[in-house]
Amino acid sequence: MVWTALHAKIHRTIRSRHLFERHQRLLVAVSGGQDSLCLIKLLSDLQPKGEWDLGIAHCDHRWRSDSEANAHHVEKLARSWGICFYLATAREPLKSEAAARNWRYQALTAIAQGNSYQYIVTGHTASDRAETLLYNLIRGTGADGLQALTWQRPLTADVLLIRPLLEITRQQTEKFCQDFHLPVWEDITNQDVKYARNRIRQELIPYLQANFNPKVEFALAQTAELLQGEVEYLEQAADKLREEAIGRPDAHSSSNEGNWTDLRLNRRVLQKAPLALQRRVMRQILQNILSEPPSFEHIEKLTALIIAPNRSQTDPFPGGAIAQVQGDWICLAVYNRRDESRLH
Ligand SMILES: Nc1ncnc2c1ncn2[C@@H]1O[C@H](COP(=O)(O)OP(=O)(O)OP(=O)(O)O)[C@@H](O)[C@H]1O
Repeated sequence: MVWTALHAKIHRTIRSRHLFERHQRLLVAVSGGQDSLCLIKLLSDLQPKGEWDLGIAHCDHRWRSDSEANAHHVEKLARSWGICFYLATAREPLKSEAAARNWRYQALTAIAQGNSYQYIVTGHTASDRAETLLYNLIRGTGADGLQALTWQRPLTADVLLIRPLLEITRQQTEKFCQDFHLPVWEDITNQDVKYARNRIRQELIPYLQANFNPKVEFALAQTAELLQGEVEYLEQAADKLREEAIGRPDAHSSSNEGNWTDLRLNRRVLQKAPLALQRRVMRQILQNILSEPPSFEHIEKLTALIIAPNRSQTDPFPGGAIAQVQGDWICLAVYNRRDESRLH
């Protein structure tokens, strides 16, 4: 086996980040593209060190004319490497990228659970991370969107998603595939600039590389990495603040104020906290009670009540909830609770 700098790097990453321990069962999601072929080659070369049980899963979204041939291609490769192969085929062709992604994660999770794999491993790279950061920056998502694509994320209580290639760029996976003559299946839709993602990849990143920073992908991926730690820290602090600020509805005010006391937040507690945490608490609250993801305006409106005059109130939020100041409290009438347990 030829040992390259990429082998050494991934070996180091897996160990230093504790991505997976020895003797685990790893289900590798292989599309047939350069990133996931690079991933499976690296993991199977490192297998004697980790003594993992490797499996390959492919998802046929049935949205390209060559998708069946693509699936056969991956299956043949898996068989030639002596690795267990699992195929999930969509019942109907999936129309949008988001629908395809949702279905894919569900299908991969089902395969993992049905075959005792604790880990699903994908070939997301530093280039994907940089693109996701730019895509979300343009949409205005704030730090949480910019840190997207984490090293690991639980998909269910017993299945973890792991992304070991987050420090490797697409140029590196391409060169690796060429060096090892790995038969990459080209996804024709990756060239289609009608998708914003592809325009970022084909046009924006090359422009930034040529005119600003040749290593812009690394720089952006590094920013995502830094933000990840900060977002984690802020979310934990916000969880704590929310617990402290939430008051239980009391029977007395309930009888006087109709249903204003479904959920109340102590303004004195919130006033002492920095704005960043106030906003996060409000976002967490809204995520649980709204019928849709809270917008920047929703969060700002609720946050403004922390220092607003008594009796100030918001317009109804989507789903009908309203918030009103009652002395030291912000009282929310919650009509469409989605997850009561998190709030009380
Ligand atoms: N059809 C597929 N079958 C199996 N795995 C896949 C398939 N498509 C993508 N993957 C896995 O997901 C990784 C990322 O692929 P890609 O960037 O195309 O997906 P994406 O839709 O952007 O994913 P995400 O939403 O997770 O960022 C691949 O390296 C591979 O591990």
